[in-house]
Amino acid sequence: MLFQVGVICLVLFLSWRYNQTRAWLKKFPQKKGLPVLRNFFQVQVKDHRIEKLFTEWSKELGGVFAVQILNKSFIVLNSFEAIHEALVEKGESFSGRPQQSSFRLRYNTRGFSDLVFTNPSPRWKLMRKSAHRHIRMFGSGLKRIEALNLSAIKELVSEFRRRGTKPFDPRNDIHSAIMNIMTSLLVNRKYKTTDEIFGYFIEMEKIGNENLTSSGKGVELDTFPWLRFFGNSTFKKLEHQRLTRDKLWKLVKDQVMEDFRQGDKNQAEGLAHVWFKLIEEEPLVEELNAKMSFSNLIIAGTSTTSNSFYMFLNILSQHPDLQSKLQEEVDSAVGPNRCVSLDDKSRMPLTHATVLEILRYTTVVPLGIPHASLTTTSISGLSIPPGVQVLNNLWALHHDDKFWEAPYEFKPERFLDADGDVVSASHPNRKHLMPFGAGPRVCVGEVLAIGRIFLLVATTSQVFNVDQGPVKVSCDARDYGHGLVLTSEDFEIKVNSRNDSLYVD
Ligand code: HEM
Repeated sequence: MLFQVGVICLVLFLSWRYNQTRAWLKKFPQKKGLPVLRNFFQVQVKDHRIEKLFTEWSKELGGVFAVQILNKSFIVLNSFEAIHEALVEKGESFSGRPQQSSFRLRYNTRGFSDLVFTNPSPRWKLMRKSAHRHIRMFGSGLKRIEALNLSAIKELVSEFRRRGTKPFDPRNDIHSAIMNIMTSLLVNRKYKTTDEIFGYFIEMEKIGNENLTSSGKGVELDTFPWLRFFGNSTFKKLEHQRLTRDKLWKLVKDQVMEDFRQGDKNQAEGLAHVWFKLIEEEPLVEELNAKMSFSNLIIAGTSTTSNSFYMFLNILSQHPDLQSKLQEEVDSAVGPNRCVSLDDKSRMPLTHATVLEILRYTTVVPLGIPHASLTTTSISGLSIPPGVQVLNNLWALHHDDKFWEAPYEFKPERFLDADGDVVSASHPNRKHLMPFGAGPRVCVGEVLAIGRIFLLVATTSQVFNVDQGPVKVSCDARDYGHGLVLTSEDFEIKVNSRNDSLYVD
């Protein structure tokens, strides 16, 4: 009898505690769900485009709402005001990453020892600062580095030329070119696609994408981590990723150590060189942190830009007017006798505006990377305790039809003023464009990505006419598919050379 009373008291106490700790949650607008399961079934969408569902919900619930799935809950921010408040005005309070709920993420990041999924800490600051400094030099300042970018683009041009006028799917060519820009950044080397080490880079990025996908695949392992002892297929993929990462890291380390032995002080460094020195100098940074962050950068730096440019080629092949205007601009600003340079950007406003529109229209990272509150804070006046997961719906921000006219039309002109110049950074359209997030966790590769996409768009316009091939797919952003980042279905293009003398060896 005493035992039964004890159990009842315990259940009552736990449900009281549960309600107490969740009292804050009740204040947030939310969709009514089922008891216990809450919104579980409502968020199961066929195309895994959960950001589109949240954008629809925001029309009814407003710019900020809560979602509950079983005993887990998170806040979704959809409006400019709310996203700006969280990322910029209260950036420090919201600069955490959620770490409780995902076994897969914990396992994959070796206990959050990486750069992207760790919480802010002195070590994170050191790693981020060194990466940022290295990437910024890589992205804008140094001519030598621009040459590396262009040398990868040269390879892409030569692959496109090799196809003659035959239709082909450009996905793998783009992917290899972008990966080689990343290998230049990371280890100061470009590789042949047949090199063993290059195969590991490609494999690392491919399985990283599969394992980190935000769709429902593999979610069972988060709920029941013990499944890993019973041949769970998601766990096997995580194991495969770990082995690939270890093999790649060993090869990279051998190369870096060899460079150090050669001892050429003038030798330009990759980020891996920078990090190996940091390990020596800073007790806070261990080799594991460098290894995990290295694989973060391979994934974050490759799939984002390569998918943006891939989707742009599909858009370009279906917008011949825009293509003619871009060609006119590059012909007059650069001409047929030299390669495009980053310095040309200020004289090519339409190309610059096209880059901004690619970032808005495609929004390749539609929900950003999840944040978490680190302190007791608030959003839109509603209180939030520490440890709450927050999703920034960048898709909703970039496709809000109350702000953007015809948001599903590709219109670079929205970033041009009456004189045809790119609108200033303080213009509302530029302020509402946040493809890289903002605040303390803003994307480390922003400058590099913008420069790289500019060079790719300008070079394509200078050298090729791009037409649709026989395999056609929609270029409507609502039809994209979801992995770790958004991408379109496979398609083919045909290219005709406008200039045979540039970008040749
Ligand atoms: C079109 C290209 C890209 C887009 C749209 C993009 C977008 C994003 C977004 C939305 C975030 C999350 C920001 C947040 O947490 O609020 C992010 C984080 C990050 N990105 Fe990018 N990114 C791109 C290219 C790159 C490149 C080229 C690199 C590296 C060379 C890179 C490295 C990173 C890293 C390391 C983080 C995590 C920063 C942190 O947690 O402190 N990204 N990116």
